[in-house]
Amino acid sequence: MIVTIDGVAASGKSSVSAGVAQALGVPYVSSGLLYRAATLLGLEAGTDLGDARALLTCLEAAPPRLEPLASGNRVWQGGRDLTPDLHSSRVDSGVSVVAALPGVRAWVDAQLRALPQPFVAEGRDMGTAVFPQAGAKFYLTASPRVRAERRASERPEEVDAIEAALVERDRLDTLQSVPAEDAQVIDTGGLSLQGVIDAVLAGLPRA
Ligand SMILES: Nc1ncnc2c1ncn2[C@@H]1O[C@H](COP(=O)(O)OP(=O)(O)OP(=O)(O)O)[C@@H](O)[C@H]1O
Ligand SMILES: Nc1ccn([C@H]2C[C@H](O)[C@@H](COP(=O)(O)O)O2)c(=O)n1
Repeated sequence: MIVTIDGVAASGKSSVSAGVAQALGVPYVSSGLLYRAATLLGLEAGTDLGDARALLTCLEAAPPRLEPLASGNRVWQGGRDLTPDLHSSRVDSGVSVVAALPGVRAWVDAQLRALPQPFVAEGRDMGTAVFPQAGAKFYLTASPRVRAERRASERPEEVDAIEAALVERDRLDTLQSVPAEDAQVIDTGGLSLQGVIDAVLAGLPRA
């Protein structure tokens, strides 16, 4: 079975997916990392991030590969581990432009659909565009302030600046961040990480 966990930026998608996947004994798939890898490779090549053809040429010349381990996802390009470079502020700033390109979205979707099932898939459109047949779908939300405070505990930037960047990324990602009609929406604001994981596990269909 595929379980999808979508939601807004920094709503807890990857942490919650990791916990749910661990409880189910399956890997989780972090789709945003492939958009981040496309952005990083475009930046390193000096490509205009709005130029889909140039980005796809980069991606096809040396394709990044997602490794969906239960313990955490990694992205490889040949023998190079791109993962440590995927959450920098410059990748954060450029990734929404790259993720808005239909050609790049089709490339990412093809990588995801080729992965062996079962798994927990997290992102923005896992339950709508990529895996509409998923057995259970969830959508995580929280206010920008709550999300910024959580992020501030792991980054050196000020909470106000993080909040402003999150609000901007929410705006840019609006089109692909619509909850599936059959998704269970969870406001994580008043819940601990374990509380959200438990809510997802409680919302799964009985075997
Ligand atoms: N319910 C929660 N309570 C407290 N902290 C949480 C909760 N959920 C997630 N966090 C923390 O919030 C931060 C962001 O979580 P995470 O990286 O999982 O979000 P994300 O939605 O995958 O982010 P992004 O959209 O940037 O990929 C992490 O530090 C995580 O530990
Ligand atoms: N399925 C997805 C996953 C991610 N994106 C975009 C939205 C974000 O700006 C960017 C990085 O995602 P994150 O790591 O913050 O979850 O990628 C998307 O459009 N569709």
